Amino acid sequence: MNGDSHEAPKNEKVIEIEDGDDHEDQSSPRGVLEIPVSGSDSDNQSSLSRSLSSRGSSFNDKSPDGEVDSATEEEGSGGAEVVNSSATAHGLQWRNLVDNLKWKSIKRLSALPLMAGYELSRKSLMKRLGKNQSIEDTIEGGNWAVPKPSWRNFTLEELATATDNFSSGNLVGRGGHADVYKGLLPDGQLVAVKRITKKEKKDEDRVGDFLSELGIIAHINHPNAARLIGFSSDTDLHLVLQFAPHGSLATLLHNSEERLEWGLRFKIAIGIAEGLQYLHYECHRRIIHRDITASNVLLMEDYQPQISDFGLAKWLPEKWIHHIVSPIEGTFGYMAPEYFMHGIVHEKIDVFSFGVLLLELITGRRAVDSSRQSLVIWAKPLLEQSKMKELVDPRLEDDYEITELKRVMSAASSSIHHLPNMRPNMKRIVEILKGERSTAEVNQKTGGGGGRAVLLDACDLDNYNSTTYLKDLNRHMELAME
Ligand SMILES: Nc1ncnc2c1ncn2[C@@H]1O[C@H](COP(=O)(O)OP(=O)(O)OP(=O)(O)O)[C@@H](O)[C@H]1O
Repeated sequence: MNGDSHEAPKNEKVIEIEDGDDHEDQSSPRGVLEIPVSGSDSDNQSSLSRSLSSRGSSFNDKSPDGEVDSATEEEGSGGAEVVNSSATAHGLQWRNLVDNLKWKSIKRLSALPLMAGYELSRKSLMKRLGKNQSIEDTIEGGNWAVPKPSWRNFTLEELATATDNFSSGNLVGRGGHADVYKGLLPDGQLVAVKRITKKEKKDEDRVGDFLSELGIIAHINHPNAARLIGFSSDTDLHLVLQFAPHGSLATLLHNSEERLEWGLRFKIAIGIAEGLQYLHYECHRRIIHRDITASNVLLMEDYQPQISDFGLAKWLPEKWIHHIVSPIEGTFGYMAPEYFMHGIVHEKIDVFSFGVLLLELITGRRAVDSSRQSLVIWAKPLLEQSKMKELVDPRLEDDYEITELKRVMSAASSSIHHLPNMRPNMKRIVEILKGERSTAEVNQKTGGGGGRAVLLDACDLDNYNSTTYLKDLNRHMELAME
């Protein structure tokens, strides 16, 4: 998150949820779940009570935030019977870390389902291991196995040596919650050392947030998502990540003299789409990033993009259609309407933010410019009228591939639809971007976007049109900017 992040009060509302299709295009059984939202911080409150009562059994927690709906408890091969054995073999690192962080101060337990979600039957684990990995890269325990963690616990001294005592010359980035330093490990590996600051937060909240980010990032394994090398909880909290030599997309696109060529923009669009598809569909438990922005896209060697900053990310158990959070945190200009108005967290809020990111790649404009103009509000009518020349970044002149540009415009246009159910899911977006399916085909097949359907309620849906949405967006912008 950046300086333009925004917090809004929670909407007190009963949300009805309809279960649409999940992994495939066919409809799934429908169900209605009512989630009364109280004025309290549901996100933190319930996890607080869980954390205080479940120290010994935390590895069994199924929900990232300790919010377990009993209806969501049945999980396939990663079931409860394997959890204890897994915790013994694989949980030691976590235990040490958690002990280090002083248990009683931990409010949110988002990191802990990692182990519960990670152990797999040997067969499914082998399927998941990469080409260059074998069973030697796993820890086994009879009918279960877990991949050996590739990350390690650093001492503060090691990190100080790597970063030349956290010298200002090695400071490569500063976010709202962290300072990031470039570091060099003794084996010659370049790393980014992210020192969590969050000065405004209490220690226990900072630790909880750190565990949450660590738990998620340690779980993911994809070329288009940040890779964890290690962590340190000595005195300060640090994440050690793969270093991104080209910095963030925001810097390259908005703060650089250099023109970002169309070919690279297209490559970045596909990479991030594949990274999100992985988070939403290929992780053992789906992850909603909640803060997809140009600042949170890092560029590795060959400009391979990586989704970074999992500080706001949420795990959603398979059977939860969505989750409601408060406070609503995110980056202004990228937030989907159902998120900024109701605090609803589900895959389609990442799809919306990704649509804004695509608009940035097309136009070279920021999500919110210096005159507080929202890119979505500016671009929507131009997209609807296919005004390509007016949309495209003037710095590109005519140097772009027209077929690719059309695909990116089409994906952007459907991703920023004001109704979540009309946005394609990330699998479909990857197909649209690669030219394997047109938006029309996606709409025809799924009657909209595909994926789980979320209805605010029938009345909202009937009355909610693009104009109302743009008005809401404007009002939201004004409030946030004030
Ligand atoms: N792995 C990395 N390699 C190189 N630079 C990085 C890396 N990670 C972060 N940075 C730089 O540091 C900046 C801040 O990092 P990051 O966004 O993770 O911090 P944050 O405080 O969590 O951000 P936010 O304000 O979004 O919460 C990034 O925008 C980027 O410029």
